[in-house]
Amino acid sequence: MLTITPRSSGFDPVAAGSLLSKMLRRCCHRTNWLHMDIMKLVSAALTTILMVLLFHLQDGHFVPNLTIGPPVIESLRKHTNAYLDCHLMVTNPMAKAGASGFTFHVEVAKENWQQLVEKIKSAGMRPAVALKPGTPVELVYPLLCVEGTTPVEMVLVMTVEPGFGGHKFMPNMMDKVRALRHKYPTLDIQVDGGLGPSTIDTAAAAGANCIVAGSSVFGAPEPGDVISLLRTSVEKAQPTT
Ligand SMILES: O=C(CO)[C@@H](O)[C@H](O)COP(=O)(O)O
Ligand SMILES: [Fe+2]
Repeated sequence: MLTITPRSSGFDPVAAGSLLSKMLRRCCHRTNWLHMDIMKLVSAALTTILMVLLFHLQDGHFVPNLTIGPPVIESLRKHTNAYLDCHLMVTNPMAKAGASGFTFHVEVAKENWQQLVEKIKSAGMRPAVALKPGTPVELVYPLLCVEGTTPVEMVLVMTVEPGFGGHKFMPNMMDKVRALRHKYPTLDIQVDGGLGPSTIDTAAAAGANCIVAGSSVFGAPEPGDVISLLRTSVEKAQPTT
């Protein structure tokens, strides 16, 4: 499983959706998912100017950045049936605009995660839980096994501080990946931040099977080749059954 995270093309959601669809055509035969970093949630009905205003008015939330919101998802959905994997870096998540997967942060859903997971599932999305670099991995264990069931089937281990693309991969986060893989052999373990040709083998060997890559893919002359390289590394590291 490999996801790619495209860069925002500004605040015009229709233009951004259309740009993303071009990227899809270029790369999507090599990847399964598109990873959407949603850093501030705004209503699909809001205008571009209001989005900028809201960014200033609502400053100081989970991360200090704004990239893709529901309007972009909605626009992109018109161009593709691809799995749209949404990583929500927001404190107050709400309904979707065509998202397939919904990743929330354990740091903001400590008390109410069961309710949130139910809402995500009843909205027809697949829930996943993310943790920031400073968050102990044990915090997600209760979400992965409840009376023999698996409420959440994917954990996103952030390998950079969330908020921006282009940051350096944190290899010490692999302890979390290893611990998760050891305890939950079939869990989807996603890693996000600083993944590329020079870091993929470390992540794959630790047990990550879902790779989010932004700069390394979109900064490459041949994005498809980088995707293939990342995919091959993950496939090679899979245990043989
Ligand atoms: O969630 C985040 C950052 O908050 C990531 O999805 C990054 O946007 C990935 O970008 P690169 O580190 O691959 O450039
Ligand atoms: Fe992300």
